[in-house]
Amino acid sequence: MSLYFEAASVLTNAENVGGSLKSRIYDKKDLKSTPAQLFALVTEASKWSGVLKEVVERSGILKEERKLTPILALLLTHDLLLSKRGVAAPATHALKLAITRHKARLNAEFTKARLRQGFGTLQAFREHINSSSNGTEEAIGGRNGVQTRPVRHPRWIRINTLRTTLKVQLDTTFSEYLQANSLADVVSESGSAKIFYLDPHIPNLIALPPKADLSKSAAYTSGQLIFQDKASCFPACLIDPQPEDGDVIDACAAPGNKTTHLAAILCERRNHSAEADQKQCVFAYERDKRRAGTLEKMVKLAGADRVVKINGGRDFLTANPETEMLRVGALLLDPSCSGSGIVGRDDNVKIFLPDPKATDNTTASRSKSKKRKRQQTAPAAPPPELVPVEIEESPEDGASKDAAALKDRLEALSSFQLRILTHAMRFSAARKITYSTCSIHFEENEWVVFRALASPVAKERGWRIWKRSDQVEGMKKWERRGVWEEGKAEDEQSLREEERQEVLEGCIRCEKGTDEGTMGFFVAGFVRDSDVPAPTVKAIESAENDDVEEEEWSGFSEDENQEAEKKTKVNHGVAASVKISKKAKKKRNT
Ligand SMILES: C[S@@+](CC[C@H](N)C(=O)[O-])C[C@H]1O[C@@H](n2cnc3c(N)ncnc32)[C@H](O)[C@@H]1O
Repeated sequence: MSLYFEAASVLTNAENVGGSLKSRIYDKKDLKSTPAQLFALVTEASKWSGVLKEVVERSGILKEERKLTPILALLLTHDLLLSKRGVAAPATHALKLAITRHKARLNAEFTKARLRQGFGTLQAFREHINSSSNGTEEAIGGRNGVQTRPVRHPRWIRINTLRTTLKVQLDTTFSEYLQANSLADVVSESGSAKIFYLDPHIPNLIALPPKADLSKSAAYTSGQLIFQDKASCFPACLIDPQPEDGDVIDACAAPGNKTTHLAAILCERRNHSAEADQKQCVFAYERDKRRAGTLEKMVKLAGADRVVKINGGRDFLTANPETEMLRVGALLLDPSCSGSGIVGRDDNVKIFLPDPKATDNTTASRSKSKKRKRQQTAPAAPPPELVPVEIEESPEDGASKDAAALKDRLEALSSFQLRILTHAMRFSAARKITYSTCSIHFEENEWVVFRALASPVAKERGWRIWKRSDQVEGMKKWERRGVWEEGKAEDEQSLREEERQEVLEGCIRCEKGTDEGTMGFFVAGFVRDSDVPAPTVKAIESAENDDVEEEEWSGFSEDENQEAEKKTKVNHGVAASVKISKKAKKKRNT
């Protein structure tokens, strides 16, 4: 049974390991399953996940089988219905029983899904899924009769202006390509079609058909082309470093897509300004040494090493904003997050998980056939949110444990993200900050933004949201903006509606599975006026002592407190850890 737990662990990337799916599997030393078997299950189940998500939800099994988490249900259903060898476990194993006793129901839902999509035979359905897979298609799973609608994901390519220009690429690599009028024209084409779409929001970004493969082209191998999702280009585009911004920090840099994008824009702006400071550079922090190695390679390949200085193995939170980096005017923050915008966390594998809540409507209906009829004719509900799950090694109460674990994880992540953001706000010369995640969760996105704006450092230093009307043209034009989720914010009453709207309008969101062809993503910018004097860290510390928001830090686990305490010791009294160090001091004094 370890096969399914191991597959679940790999798909959710619970250990937050970098690299491709294949390398994550083949490099794993402690696997009980064979890597080939594991890789096959993970890729096949991902391919079918748009369909299986719906099958599992409509069957209602997650509500009945408390041992099944959404991801386990998906993997087991895959093997039960689609694998020649069936579920790879002894007949009496609890999880095997939990899935096989619903075989008839799952089979019936699967057949209905196939017919709804217009495939008369399983063979035809298989061919369709195989031809539209390779992670290039996103199926919008539905419930209550909403048909699964595949949305194809383009292959986004950023032209790296550190090594080439858009014109040169259009005249060489893409000289035989036709320019499409819309993204839809590109995504409907086959991988071999020579067609591209020039993106209207991000300069030097083009979209190719989903299966286009330029990985062996000279332009790619020499760093002239960079494969980068459109959404991931938003932060560098929004921060738009100018010569007068001075140095720029990329606080959480590896593998380095945003770092090289920042460097490219910085050099372009610099080349257009006669008085530009030729020493202006990007400081890239990456606390993980192994990932810092990848960052270094990416930066070199992109030709960005002349402007990027890598602080490999260094934690951004240990950078002293008062004594270091005094010329830093802009900071790009892209901290670790839940990755829920890219479920499966792999460029080539995307998985759609059943929503445990979506079973409510269907389980009740199964006991009585009359009720079932009513259920099927009920109006369609909106497509459910994709729910990333934590994997339990021995799940007892799958769905509710998942929800509780997710809540805890989001709380811890958002506290960490807030820390990174408020630390960035302390840099004396900083005037611009972008904060981004590839998460779809309000807790990691808008809520971090609202809490940061309410923090003492933001108030003292005059940080405010980067309004939509003041953003660069491409970002201003982007229609999908921040959202408010009722009931999730702790202190919602204190926010005035207009203020809230202005902040939300400043926030930018991307959703996966839409015709816009992006992954799920969030970015917000912060600015402050240059005439607001930067108070010293000491002044801020004393303001915070007057206005201690214990709850701001209450999300930390004991481990994080210890980690923060350790940091304060090497941190020369950096204000980022003020509240933690107060607690730590209290601890030391007792
Ligand atoms: C979401 S990834 C960044 C992706 C990157 N910006 C890009 O576009 O390629 C977050 C990275 O931040 C690093 N990180 C997390 N916390 C950090 C910290 N306090 N200081 C420096 N790096 C950190 C993680 O190791 C991880 O590599």
